[in-house]
Amino acid sequence: MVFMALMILIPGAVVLSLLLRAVWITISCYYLTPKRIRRAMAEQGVHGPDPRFLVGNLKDIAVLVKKTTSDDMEVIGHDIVGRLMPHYVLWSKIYGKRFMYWYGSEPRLCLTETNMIKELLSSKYAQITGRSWLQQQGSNHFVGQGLLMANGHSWFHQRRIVSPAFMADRLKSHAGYMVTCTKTMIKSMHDAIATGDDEVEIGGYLTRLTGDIISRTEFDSSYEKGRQIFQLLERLQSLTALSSRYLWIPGSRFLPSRFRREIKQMKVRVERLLMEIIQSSKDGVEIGRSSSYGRGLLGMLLSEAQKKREGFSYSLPLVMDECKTFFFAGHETSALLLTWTVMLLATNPTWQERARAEVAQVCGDDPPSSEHLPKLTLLTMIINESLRLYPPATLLPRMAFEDIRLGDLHIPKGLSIWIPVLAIHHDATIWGEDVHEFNPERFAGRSFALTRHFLPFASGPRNCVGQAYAMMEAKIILAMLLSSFSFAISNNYRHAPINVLTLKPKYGVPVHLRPLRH
Ligand code: HEM
Repeated sequence: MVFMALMILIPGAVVLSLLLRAVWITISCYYLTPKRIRRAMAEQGVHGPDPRFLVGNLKDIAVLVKKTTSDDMEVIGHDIVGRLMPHYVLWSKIYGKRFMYWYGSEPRLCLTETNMIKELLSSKYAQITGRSWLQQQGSNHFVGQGLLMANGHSWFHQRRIVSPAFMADRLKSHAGYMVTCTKTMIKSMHDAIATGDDEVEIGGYLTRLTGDIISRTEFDSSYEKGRQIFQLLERLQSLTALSSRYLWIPGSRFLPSRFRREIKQMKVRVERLLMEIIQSSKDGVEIGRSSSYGRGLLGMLLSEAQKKREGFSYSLPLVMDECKTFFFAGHETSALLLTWTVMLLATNPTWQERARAEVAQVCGDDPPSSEHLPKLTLLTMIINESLRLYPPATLLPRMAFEDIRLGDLHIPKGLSIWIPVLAIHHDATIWGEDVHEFNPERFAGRSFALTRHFLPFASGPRNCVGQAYAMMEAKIILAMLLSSFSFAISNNYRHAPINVLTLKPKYGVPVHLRPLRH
């Protein structure tokens, strides 16, 4: 009898304690911790708009952004902060340079003071700040535990292992691939305009090109396989974004979602394609066709996966996540940089001519090589100015996993700090009265590494690992485009920048191409 009672009571007690624990965690995450953080920041004079229960200020942001982005801009001007970050403009006017807002129940501190930003991004805080739970959940099915979303100890090891793939000596060996892929794109542009219509949407061409380049240089993969992976990743990205819209609701991860099935199918398809690439690399070594897994990133990851290290090693699922991360991070941002730069040059013919003359003088009739690139100073200034006006990544997020001190502020554990890069790049007190003008001259004789107000690739140990790769690729592609065509913006261009994870031209960038030589 007693035994029977125990058999019923013990599981009941276990279920009850699990339930109580879940309730406690929910109350703590969604109410007590945010309340504690809000009080701690208010005591230091940092305030912000009142959050609503669970939704925080999400609705306020959505309403404001919807209003400012519903129409195209009337002229091709570059004063875009009010359009893309109206909530920032409003709240910084009311609450000052630092203010709090709430992404659901995640408290965020908006910080624009560049000395404090530099400290936050320095090695001092590299392992005790990172991606928040919300960010990780939002991209879990998409890039998983890859470098972009990793934190702490794991991030440190992943970064150390992949970094050599993006060092100068490796990059030099990629220049030839970049030139070959760009030649193919230029040929397809010639073919397109030979049909009689000289207008092309340049963004589409550049997205395919940067995809082609990353597939070949880092994954020894064919254009076709890379293309399929990008298409699936793009779909996965938008499905993940749709399904994570409700992550702020407690337990929403466990609720049925109409997207989950498709996400699962897409994930299986991407991983099958990645497995084929991985297997072909492994086969090369096993049948003796090749002595290593290759010089690109995939080769490094596969040889790392063979090593058994204390504390950290690359498992196959992590290699997959890393591949997805680099396929994604390595092409969309680069394509956007190029697309915005073409738009700027197509609307500034004088700078276009100056850049073309520099390319002709430095490279002559040869395709650009790694020796030419440091001499293309005007082109570098143009790229920097494009990254200032239209940084593909407009925000940098960092969550504090421990209490930290930042300048005069005490940042409590659990607070996310958001750096509004776009607003800093458009701040007249930093850049001068002509802040919204396209004026590459402002970068003349200035290494952008020296200015802490210029953050297109972030800074410090967690900056963009592909920065040198992206700059090299951008210079090669732009130099070849400039010497093959002159371009002018089409009347069909609608100036409508939008910010959906990255800063994009909503309707692409149609330009008229005039071939300069064949
Ligand atoms: C114009 C092109 C690019 C821009 C503007 C850009 C921008 C950025 C920024 C701002 C970050 C920091 C994000 C943060 O801390 O929140 C970042 C990180 C990263 N980028 Fe890029 N990126 C570009 C191209 C590339 C390329 C070509 C690759 C790879 C081939 C790449 C791979 C990565 C990775 C893996 C990270 C995460 C690094 C870490 O957390 O340690 N990016 N990028």
